[in-house]
Amino acid sequence: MTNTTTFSPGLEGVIAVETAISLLDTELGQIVIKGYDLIELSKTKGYLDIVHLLLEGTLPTEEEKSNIESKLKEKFEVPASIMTILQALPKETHPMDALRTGISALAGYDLEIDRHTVVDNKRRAYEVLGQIPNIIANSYHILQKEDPIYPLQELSYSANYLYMITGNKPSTLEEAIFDQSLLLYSEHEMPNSTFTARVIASTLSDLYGALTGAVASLKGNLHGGANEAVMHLLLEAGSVNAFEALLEKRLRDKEKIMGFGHRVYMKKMDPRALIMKNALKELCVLKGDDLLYQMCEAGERLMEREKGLYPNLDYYAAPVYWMLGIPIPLYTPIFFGSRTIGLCAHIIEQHENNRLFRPRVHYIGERHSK
Ligand SMILES: CC(=O)SCCNC(=O)CCNC(=O)[C@H](O)C(C)(C)COP(=O)(O)OP(=O)(O)OC[C@H]1O[C@@H](n2cnc3c(N)ncnc32)[C@H](O)[C@@H]1OP(=O)(O)O
Ligand SMILES: O=C([O-])CC(=O)C(=O)O
Repeated sequence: MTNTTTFSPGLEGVIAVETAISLLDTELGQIVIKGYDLIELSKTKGYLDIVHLLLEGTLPTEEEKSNIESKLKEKFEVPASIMTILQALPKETHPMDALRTGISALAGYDLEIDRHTVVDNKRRAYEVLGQIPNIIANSYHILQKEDPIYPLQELSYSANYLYMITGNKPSTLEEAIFDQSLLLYSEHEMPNSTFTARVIASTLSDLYGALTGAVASLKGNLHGGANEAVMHLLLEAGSVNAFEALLEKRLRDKEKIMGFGHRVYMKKMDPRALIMKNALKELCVLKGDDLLYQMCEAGERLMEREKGLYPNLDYYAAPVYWMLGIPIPLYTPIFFGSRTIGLCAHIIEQHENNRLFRPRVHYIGERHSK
C-alpha cells in the first residue's frame, strides 16, 4: 500500500488539531488566547488573569483573581516524599530532569487518576500550578545541597515564586517583570511540547504523564532549553565586541545561534521578545548597568544583517532572568512552569474531544518481499 498524503518534514504547516485555546496570527502580530491578544494583555494584566482565562474561559474579576490566588496558595505545599525522591537524585541532575521526576511522581498521590473529566483535570491543573514553583525552586536548592526555601503565604503567587528561587523578597518592579515573563511564556498554540502533551493525552493517559512528556520536549535547545544557552553565550562573550565576534564565528562555523529564529515567526521578531526587551531595559536602568542590553541589541542587529533572523522570547527572557538573580539552570524549568497552564488547557481540550493521534509514514527503506 502506498501512502499518498503530503509529507511535510517536521510537520511544518500541518494542522494537527482543532482548538479554541490559541492561535499565532503572524499577520497581525497577535498571540490570540481565548479571543484576546496576549501581547495586549501583557500590558495591563498578570499571569493569574491568564490562568483564569485559560482554565475558566474568561478574564477574571478582581474577586475571582484573588480567589484563584488563594486556591493556588492552598496548594503550595508538596508531599514530603516528593522532596525525598528529589533528594535521592545525583547532584549533577539538570533541574529540568528533576522537574520531570517531580511531576511524574505526583501521579501516585492522585487517587482518581483514571478520571479525565473537565472537572477532574481542572482540579489537577490548579494543584499542579500551586505546587510547581515549590518543585522547581526546591529541587534546585536540594541539588545544590542548600536548605529548601518554604513558600511565604503573605507574598503574591509570582513574588513567592521568585522568593523561593532567590531567597530574597523581590521589589515591586522585579515582581512585575517576573510575572510578565510568566504571562508571556504561558501559552503559545502548538509548539513541540504542547503537541507532545496532546499526543500522550490522546491515548487517554493522564495529565501528569502528558506533562512529564512535555517537560522532556521543552528541555531541548531547539525549544525551551534555548534560554539557558543564550545566557551562557552572553557570559562567554562578556562585552559587546566579543559578543559580535562570537556570533560571527559561530555563524562561520555553520552553528545555530540560540534565541534566534522560530518555526512560525522565522522572518519577524517574536512579539513577546519585544516586551522582554523593554523589561530588560527597565531592569538595566534599575541596576545602573546596561551591558547586557547593549550586547543583546548588538546581537540582534548582527543577526538581522547577517541572516535575516530575529530574536525569539528566549533571547530576551534569559538576560531578564539573569538581572532578576535567577540561577541559569532554572531558566528552562521556569519556562515550563509558566507553560504548565497552557499545557493543562490543551490536555483538558484533548480529553474533552479525543481522537487518538496515529499518523502514517513515508517509507524509504527496502522491501525484501512483495
Ligand atoms: C520560546 C521558544 O521555544 S522559541 C525557540 C527557541 N529555540 C532557539 O532559539 C534555537 C535556535 N533556533 C532554531 O534552531 C530554529 O530557528 C528553530 C528550531 C526555532 C526553528 O527551526 P525550523 O523551523 O526547523 O527551521 P530550520 O532550523 O530548518 O531553519 C531554517 C534556516 O534558517 C537557519 N536558522 C534558523 N534558526 C537559526 C539560528 N538560530 N541561527 C542560525 N541559523 C538559523 C537554518 O540554519 C536554516 O538555514 P538553511 O535553510 O540555510 O539550512
Ligand atoms: O511556538 C514554538 O514553537 C516555540 C515557542 O515559541 C514557545 O513554545 O513559546
